[in-house]
Amino acid sequence: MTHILAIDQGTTSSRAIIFDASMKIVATAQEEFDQHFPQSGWVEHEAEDLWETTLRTCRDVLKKTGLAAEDIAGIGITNQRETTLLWDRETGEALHRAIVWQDRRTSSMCRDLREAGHEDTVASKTGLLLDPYFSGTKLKWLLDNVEGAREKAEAGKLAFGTVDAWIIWKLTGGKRHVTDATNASRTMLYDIRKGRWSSTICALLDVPMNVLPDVLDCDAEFGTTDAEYLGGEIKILGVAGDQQAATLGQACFEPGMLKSTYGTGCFALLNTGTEPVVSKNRLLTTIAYQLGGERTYALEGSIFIAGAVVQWLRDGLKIIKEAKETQSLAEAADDSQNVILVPAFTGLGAPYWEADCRGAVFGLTRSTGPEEMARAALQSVGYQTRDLLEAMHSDWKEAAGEEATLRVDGGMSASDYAMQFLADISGAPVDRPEVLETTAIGVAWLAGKKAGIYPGMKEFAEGWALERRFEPKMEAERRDELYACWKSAIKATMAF
Ligand SMILES: Nc1ncnc2c1ncn2[C@@H]1O[C@H](COP(=O)(O)OP(=O)(O)O)[C@@H](O)[C@H]1O
Ligand SMILES: O=P(O)(O)OC[C@H](O)CO
Repeated sequence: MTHILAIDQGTTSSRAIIFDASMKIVATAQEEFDQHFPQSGWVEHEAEDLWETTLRTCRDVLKKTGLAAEDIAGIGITNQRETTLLWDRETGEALHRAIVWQDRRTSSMCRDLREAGHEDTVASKTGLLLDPYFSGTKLKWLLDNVEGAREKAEAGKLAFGTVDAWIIWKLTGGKRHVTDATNASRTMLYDIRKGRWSSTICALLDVPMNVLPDVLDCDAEFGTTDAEYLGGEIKILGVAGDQQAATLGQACFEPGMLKSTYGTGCFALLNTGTEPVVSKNRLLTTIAYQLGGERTYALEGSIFIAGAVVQWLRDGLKIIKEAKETQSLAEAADDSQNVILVPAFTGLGAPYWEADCRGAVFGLTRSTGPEEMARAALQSVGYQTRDLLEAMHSDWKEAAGEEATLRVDGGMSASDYAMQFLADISGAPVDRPEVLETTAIGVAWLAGKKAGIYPGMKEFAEGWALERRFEPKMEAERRDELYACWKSAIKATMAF
């Protein structure tokens, strides 16, 4: 039992990664699956696709390495968060496709709840805002709209879960209906201070509490895989939502430590210690991790479009063939033009939370071309992050003090141009680690520690290694000038 299998069930693909006894990656398998958009603003995944791609990638990676179930000391699971599933406890079948975190179908439900004055209760108990992003209103939608669902739920026949719970249910052959505290904290049904499901919020949303899974620590016994799946039984010993897993993988264990992950979207989490900090700037309060029954909290800023803006250059505007071409284009952009792109393609997330606004480009001239658009796209991610950092630093200064260095990861953190601009526009160093697979390593560490083959927190944190530090080079005056332009671009976009 020398290896750990990490499952990363993400928004666009499922991955399985095997780590050896020294926490090095041995092999990876990955499979994409279909995205379904049945109506404008709706996003769904087939529940069986999530399960089958997960299972196949686990089998593939074991095959690639020649390892058997008995070589695996434990499984760690990390997942796209908030995505909502409801299934029949008897048949194990989902009643509907999974409703994905990006899905906005419950916007009017959220607006009605806000107008009825419920936002403060939701925020004080769950740390979240009344937004369709979270699972609570998605679950209510399923119970209200799938024929027979409510009756079955009242009769105790249904199980709700985020993707982690669904995968665990499947892997254990329907024996365990469990989740971890980080995933629970994204449902908008969980009292993050008391550490239990909130009967008040469940009553508000008409959710029968018998559909909810048991909530465990991130490093706990989540069950054992049914032997038929992976050629033997393997214990599931670590679970965390993907952004929390990246916080662990980046070893942000001290209050004040901050990581920002640049994938499709961008999610920044600031460790605020064992007491929750309430944001005055529309950031979320969430559980960073729960170990040995002790909760550590984070402030989170969520941006919906980060790397996706580069995909838009490739697939929408067709001005690049590969993401990395943005580097040379941005470097060749004309300095005398200040083109600003606000990528509010699916609305604006933190700290604005404007679900209905859409993107805009400012400062176009006749000589604006692919170079300036590529630069504007990369810079938009820096500007949006500065918005989050401003909000975080103001909340954190009030709560505890010192500003933190930013640790970055995710596919887009490979962009030197984007990371340098981020340091320039935020006026603070940006640290990129050697290992960018922080999400998988976060849960691999949880499982390996629980299995007794990986070190404790201190030693793990000491192993974090810097690949490159981006120091701010921009003059303060220029930084302020550019950021002021961004703020007016945001204002104009929201007014449109
Ligand atoms: N060199 C690069 N420059 C700019 N963006 C990049 C680069 N490499 C990858 N990306 C962007 O990073 C994203 C992929 O990151 P990843 O962490 O795999 O995302 P996710 O887990 O959300 O699918 C894509 O949106 C892609 O456009
Ligand atoms: O699957 P990702 O990497 O796009 O992450 C999605 C987030 O967990 C949504 O909150």
